[in-house]
Amino acid sequence: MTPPLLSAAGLSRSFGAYRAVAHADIALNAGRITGLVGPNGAGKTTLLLMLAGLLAPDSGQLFAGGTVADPVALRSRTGWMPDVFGTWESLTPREILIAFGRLHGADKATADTRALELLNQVHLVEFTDHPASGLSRGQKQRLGLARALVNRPQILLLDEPASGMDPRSRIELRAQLRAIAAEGATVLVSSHILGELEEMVDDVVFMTGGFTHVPSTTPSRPRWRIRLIGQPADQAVVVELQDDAAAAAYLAQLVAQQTPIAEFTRITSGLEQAYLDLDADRT
Ligand SMILES: Nc1ncnc2c1ncn2[C@@H]1O[C@H](COP(=O)(O)OP(=O)(O)OP(=O)(O)O)[C@@H](O)[C@H]1O
Repeated sequence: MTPPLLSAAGLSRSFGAYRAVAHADIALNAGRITGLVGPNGAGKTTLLLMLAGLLAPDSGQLFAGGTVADPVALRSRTGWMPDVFGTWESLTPREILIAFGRLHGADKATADTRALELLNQVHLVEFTDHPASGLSRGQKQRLGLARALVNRPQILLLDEPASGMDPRSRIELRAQLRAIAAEGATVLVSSHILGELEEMVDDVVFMTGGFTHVPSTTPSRPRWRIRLIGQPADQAVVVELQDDAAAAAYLAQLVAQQTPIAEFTRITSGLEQAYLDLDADRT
C-alpha cells in the first residue's frame, strides 16, 4: 500500500501551561480531500501549523511518504493557507505572489509568470497591480489560496478557506480543490461549515479538546424529523434518507396514505449529526 503523503503520530503542543494539541494522529493520502472539524479552540489551527512544518511539536512524529519528515523539505512541498490573510497589505497581489515564488526558489521571470497564472485562476487579475489592502475579505481569501498554490504543493493545508467567500467563489474553491487532489496532491481543509464540507471531502477527522478522532465511517445520509398532528415533539420520528429527492418521494408517499403530518424537517446533514453525536459523547 502506498504510504500517506503526510501523516502524524501522537503530535502534541502546549503554549505555556495550556495544552492546545494533546494527541493528534492523522493520515493524508494522495488524491484525497480530508476535512478537519471541531469546535472553537479544539486545536485545529495548531495542528495545521505543525503539519505545515511551521510550528514544532513538543512530542510526536511527522512522516512524509512513510519516512520521518524533514521540516525544510516538508515546507517546500506544502501549501499553507491561514484563516486570515493579514500580511504585506501595502504590496500588490503580483508582488506578494512573486515574493513567495522567489522564497520557493523560482527566478523572477518564472515567479512572475506563475503569479499571473494564479491570479487568473482565482479571478483576481483586475487587482494584479493594486495594493492588497484594497481587497475585500473574500478577495483576500482567494489571494491566500493563490499564495498557498505558488509552489504547486503536494500537500495543501487550508484553514477555514471559504470564510468570507461569496457562493460562486466557494463553488470554484470546491472544484479547484478537487482538481488539485485529482492531480495526486492531498488536501486538508478545516471548516465549521459542515454542510459545505460534506460535499467537498472524502475523509473526515474530528478534533475536540486537542485530540483527533477518526469516525469509523463517514456518515453521508442526512436525516429528517417527522411529527404527526397531536404528537409531542419528543416523540417525533427521525428517518435517514439519501437526499432531498428521496425525501420528496417519501413525503409524497406519506401524503398519498393520508398520514396526518404536522412537521417534515431536514434536521442536519450526516456530517453535522456525526459532529453532534461526538459532542454529545464528550459532554
Ligand atoms: N500562540 C498561542 N499562544 C497561546 N495560546 C494559543 C496560541 N495558539 C493557540 N492557542 C490556544 O490553543 C487553543 C487551540 O487554538 P487553535 O487556534 O489551534 O484552535 P482552533 O481549533 O483552530 O479554533 P478555531 O476554530 O476557533 O479557529 C486555544 O485555546 C488557543 O487560545
